Amino acid sequence: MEYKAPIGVKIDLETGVILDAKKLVRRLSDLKGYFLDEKAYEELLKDDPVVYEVYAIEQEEKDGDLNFATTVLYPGKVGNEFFFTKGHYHSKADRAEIYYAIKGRGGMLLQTPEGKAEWIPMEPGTVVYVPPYWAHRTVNTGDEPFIFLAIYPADAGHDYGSIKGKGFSKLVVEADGDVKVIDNPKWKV
Ligand SMILES: O=P(O)(O)OC[C@H]1O[C@](O)(CO)[C@@H](O)[C@@H]1O
Ligand SMILES: [Fe+2]
Repeated sequence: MEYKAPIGVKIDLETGVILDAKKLVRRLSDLKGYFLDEKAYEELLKDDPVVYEVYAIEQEEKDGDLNFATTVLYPGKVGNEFFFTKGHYHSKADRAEIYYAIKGRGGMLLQTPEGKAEWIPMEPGTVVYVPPYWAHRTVNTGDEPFIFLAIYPADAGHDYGSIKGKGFSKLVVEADGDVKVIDNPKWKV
């Protein structure tokens, strides 16, 4: 039997960076069609800001193994909608996931394929369990980077397609200085 070597790495709790991890950068231009206010999107696209960065330690896609990644989700809004991660179901839809909030303020929007949505606010120390079959997207509702750790089965995979096409049934917006979770007028089952 060949055993894999254990890994110990440090998360910089101020910046979210994991040295030697695989870094992924998602800019606003990578999120075309995701935000409701298309005019505000086109306006902000002139600067094409970084929306989030991921630092991932990933294994081969094998049953029983685990990946983990930090995400640094920057503060910002498109119109009144807060910056978010793309969001996805897992390709192996029955795979669960754990998130742990490290810095900043935000939350997670979760949704079943039928469109039943849940909003879980997150602050440093919050752990979120994403059950099998639920799509999940994180949202930065604060004014500093929202940093969190995600731990997920190595064979879970990402199914972005259904979210890209239909979005979530709820939007997380700023209204009267507050964070509000409202119905997405464009949502269709
Ligand atoms: O994959 P998305 O929806 O862009 O969100 C990024 C975050 O979610 C993960 O895909 C894990 O679910 C991580 O790679 C990262 O923490
Ligand atoms: Fe996931």
